[in-house]
Amino acid sequence: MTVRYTDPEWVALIRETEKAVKVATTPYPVPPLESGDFAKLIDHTLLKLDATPAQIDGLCDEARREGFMSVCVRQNYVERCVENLKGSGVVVACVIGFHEGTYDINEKSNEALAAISSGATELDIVINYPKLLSGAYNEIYIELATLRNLCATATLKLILETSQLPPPAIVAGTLLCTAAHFDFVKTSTGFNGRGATIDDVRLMRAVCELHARNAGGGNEGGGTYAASTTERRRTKVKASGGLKGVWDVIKMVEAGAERIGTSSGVWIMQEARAVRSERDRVSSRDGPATGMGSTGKGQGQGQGLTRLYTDESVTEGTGGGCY
Ligand SMILES: O=C[C@H](O)COP(=O)(O)O
Repeated sequence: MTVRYTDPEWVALIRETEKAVKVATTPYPVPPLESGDFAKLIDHTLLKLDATPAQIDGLCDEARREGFMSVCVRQNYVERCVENLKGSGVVVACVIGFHEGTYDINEKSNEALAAISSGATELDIVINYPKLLSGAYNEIYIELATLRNLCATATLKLILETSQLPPPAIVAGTLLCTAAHFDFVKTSTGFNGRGATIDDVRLMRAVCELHARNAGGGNEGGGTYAASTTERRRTKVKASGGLKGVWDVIKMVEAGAERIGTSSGVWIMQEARAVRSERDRVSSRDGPATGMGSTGKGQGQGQGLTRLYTDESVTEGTGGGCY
């Protein structure tokens, strides 16, 4: 693996990016609630170490029923999920280097290859954030580019663990992620500190967009991985950790997230259906509504919505509160 930039060159690039990056002030559109596109935002996640086979089977049933994008599990359950989800259109994501991120490149590579050979098509890889904080940018880039080349057809997401990083390190991690042609940069493991925040998501999205513009659509390198298609050009943002309700999802998507990692997917869809039917009820009584779901713009978000269920009314399942 060739050195793309030296650490001082990375530092200069990161500084340039920090100066040039402009966080969006208008919200990104949110798919209508209850639409297939809304459900497809969600990686339905169960990562607790003592998850049982029965819980994992329940997770798969829920994902199939709701039409989520994926189930996100640890390596030991990948094969079971792949088998469970055959023909469902729900893919299997596996976490790598979870959750500390400090495993070396060989361990991460072996884990990644094992997950892929078990049938995972998406890998959520934890960055070595202590190394990121120490400024070992070239070393991190080499790790990411190696993983990218090794897993050329997989959807790769890089977990930054943003709760542990000041904004300049979030810029640096996002830049390294986009430079290595990862598909997503992701906020959090859900196991360390706070989860996703609006400010972090906005910043990550802005860096991804800036990098895509500067890259001009070409393959910037990154070893032998041929990331030349338009879809590969812009790294997307996955928000995760602490997203427990439909309004959390809406806020994150408006801030720029295009995927949501959550262990509360079932509850979120229940809330989405309840919000939608309340809107339909009001709209048939008072005329067309202008909020989320009719315009897809997320207007009305955060306007004093009262939760539509108490916590006690959560449907029994593997989703709520498990990780
Ligand atoms: O990537 C997903 C996170 O582990 C989920 O976190 P959560 O349990 O707070 O939703």
